[in-house]
Amino acid sequence: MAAPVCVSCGASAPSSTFITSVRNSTSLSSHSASFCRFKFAIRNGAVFTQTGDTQFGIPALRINAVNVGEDEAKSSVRQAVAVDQNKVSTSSPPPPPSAPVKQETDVRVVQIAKDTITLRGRSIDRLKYEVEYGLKRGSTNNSYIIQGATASALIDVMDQAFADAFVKTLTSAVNLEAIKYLVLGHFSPKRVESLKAFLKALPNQGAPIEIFCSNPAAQLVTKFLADDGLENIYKIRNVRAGDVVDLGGGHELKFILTPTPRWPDGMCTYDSSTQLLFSQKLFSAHVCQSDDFDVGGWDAYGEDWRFYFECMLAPSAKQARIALERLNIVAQYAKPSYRDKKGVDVVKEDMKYIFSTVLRSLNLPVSKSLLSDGVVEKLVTTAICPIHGPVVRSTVTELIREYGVWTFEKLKQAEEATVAVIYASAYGNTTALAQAISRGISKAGVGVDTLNVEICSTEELKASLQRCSGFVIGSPTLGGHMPTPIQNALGVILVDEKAKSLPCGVFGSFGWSGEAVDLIEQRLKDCDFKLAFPTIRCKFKPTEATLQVCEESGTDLAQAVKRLKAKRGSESAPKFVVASNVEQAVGRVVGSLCVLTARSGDAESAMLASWVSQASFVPPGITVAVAKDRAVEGLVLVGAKFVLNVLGQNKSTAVAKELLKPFKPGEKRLEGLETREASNGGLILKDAISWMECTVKSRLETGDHWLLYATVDAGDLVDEKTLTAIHHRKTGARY
Ligand SMILES: Cc1cc2nc3c(=O)[nH]c(=O)nc-3n(C[C@H](O)[C@H](O)[C@H](O)COP(=O)(O)O)c2cc1C
Repeated sequence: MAAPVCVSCGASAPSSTFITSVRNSTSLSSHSASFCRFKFAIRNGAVFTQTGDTQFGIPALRINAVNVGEDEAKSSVRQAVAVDQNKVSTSSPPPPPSAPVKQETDVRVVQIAKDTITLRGRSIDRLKYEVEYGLKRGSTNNSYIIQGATASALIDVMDQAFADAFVKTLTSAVNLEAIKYLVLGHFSPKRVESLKAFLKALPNQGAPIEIFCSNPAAQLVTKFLADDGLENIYKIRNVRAGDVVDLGGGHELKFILTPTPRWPDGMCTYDSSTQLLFSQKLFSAHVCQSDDFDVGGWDAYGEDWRFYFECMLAPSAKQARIALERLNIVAQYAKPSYRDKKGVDVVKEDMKYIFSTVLRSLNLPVSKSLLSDGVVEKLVTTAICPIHGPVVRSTVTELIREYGVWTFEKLKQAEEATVAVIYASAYGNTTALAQAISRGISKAGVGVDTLNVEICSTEELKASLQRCSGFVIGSPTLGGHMPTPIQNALGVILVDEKAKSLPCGVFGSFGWSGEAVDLIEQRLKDCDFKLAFPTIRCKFKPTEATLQVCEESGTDLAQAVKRLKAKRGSESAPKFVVASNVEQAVGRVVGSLCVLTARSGDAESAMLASWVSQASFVPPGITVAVAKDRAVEGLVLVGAKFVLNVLGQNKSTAVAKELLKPFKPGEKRLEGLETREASNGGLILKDAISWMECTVKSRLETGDHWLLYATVDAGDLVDEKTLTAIHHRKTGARY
């Protein structure tokens, strides 16, 4: 069967990205991807428009139904779209976007504990191109079903990429009649399709299904289900802290609200019977391996958890920390920490803890007097069940501990200096840009304060501006304008005298005219604000190259912030600092001068490297140290390919000079050098005396650098007469 084609933008796509089933309609061919604003029902040849968007107060577009044949119907829709777009903006409408790439996906069912199964939507390929998918290890989207004695609960519905298979698999795996509760720990427009399909698949039982979710999720559900005639099928229950629901058979679900600026609706669920924590985005990872559990432990998944945390939670470290404190989880077999206790008291605490754990696992009541300090309030967890990635069973203790360390480190960074990332986004494109900028800031060792202006108050914004040492502001263009919350935020920024002295930046996604970004930039310039990087304008969804520009811009801004701080600090410090004995000694460690080149999609970067060493005979392997704030860092994650070019003594100075020039974010670094493409996609320099095609196998965090271990998959010695250029240094405090 031919792929359906969107009547609005003309793009074809796999059926999973189209809404395919709507009450009473014979066919629906509207595009649900974020770049297409119009959704249409074609019902028996008549056309009904569904959307235009009411978010930010923009009125919905309505076209009257026309009783004509399907072809004619489609053509009248296209005309209406063109007319409307010209009304919204005077400039020409956008060309049709290219069709999304087809992904291999499936949904499988796995028993994870007594009465509890997970449905795992799996995508072996990278599902999306947002920064958090950078490790390219695929992705999973997990839903869970708990089957109690009197009722079953479904925890979360899947992303639209899995919508069809999700409901089909659910229907064959469980008795839908028993599902009395739906828990939505997170909800977004990308889950509307699955939610509707699930509600429609429910058998008519007289009583509506109860949806437990936070207030922000409840508002979204209400908005997106408004016109679907489903109101008798569900009933929303706004969860308050400490609410519980009893499924019978000991399965009592406790809800813990864990909002962050990125996911204001975040909510975790705990089942006291199985001691499973359904942790939503916390403890998630974008990875899809054949195992459903964390087989292989930290070695197999540590990098994935860390990377997801860095991309998604580090920019909201304050809220992530609060979430952890609210959850107050401890692994079932983890020892409590005794802080001030010593000797026999420690043994006593151990005994109490073991006894309490045994009682809990037998589901027997536990007396408070038997428990060590604070343990009674803790959620004892046998496994963590996140929305993305493996069910965590063997690494619970380590993962909880590392989350504690990571959030602590980020908060410490933020005490030194913070950049406020202020944005709004209707369809997630500006959010993706904000996320990439945040990663760039964070990897340069500066804290991020994320402010989604749709949910933060003016007071919070003002307080953040007082605290921060720099800021960025991002907006989509909707109806030729910036949305009202951004207008208000800009108003606050423009009258803030302190903000004027801070390095700042502007970014945003647009469709065809992009007035919002231009306006913000102009207003800031008019008021003498100091833009630290060229304004980022992104048409619809960002590509890898755009995300790279964002990340590098974030790093540039963070470095500007650090320079300013250092300048202020050094005004009182002595002018000449002599290298210490240690620094001079370390400086005598030398390495070959090389150029590392890496590419991913349309993103490309390179760096001069001299902290290079052979690390293995079989397979041939090398190590390279890459500074954490280096531009190329995001392109040499585990699994990435790169080329290491060794420079000879004859040409090293000229090549090094070329690479040590200042570069704008995303600027091609090898433009001035002659190169050819390697078979792994990297670039081989004509002036290299030897080159190696490498694959990153692991990364070790070493102070302010990442130490890459990479195997050498191919290579050649081009010039055997010229000796390798060696980098001699005066001090081990810099290159
Ligand atoms: C109702 C509506 C109105 C829009 N108006 C404009 C516009 O006037 N000019 C423009 O360049 N893009 C316009 N767009 C396109 C959005 O700016 C584009 O989809 C952008 O990627 C949205 O960013 P976001 O995902 O961060 O919300 C409009 C989109 C919608 C849905």
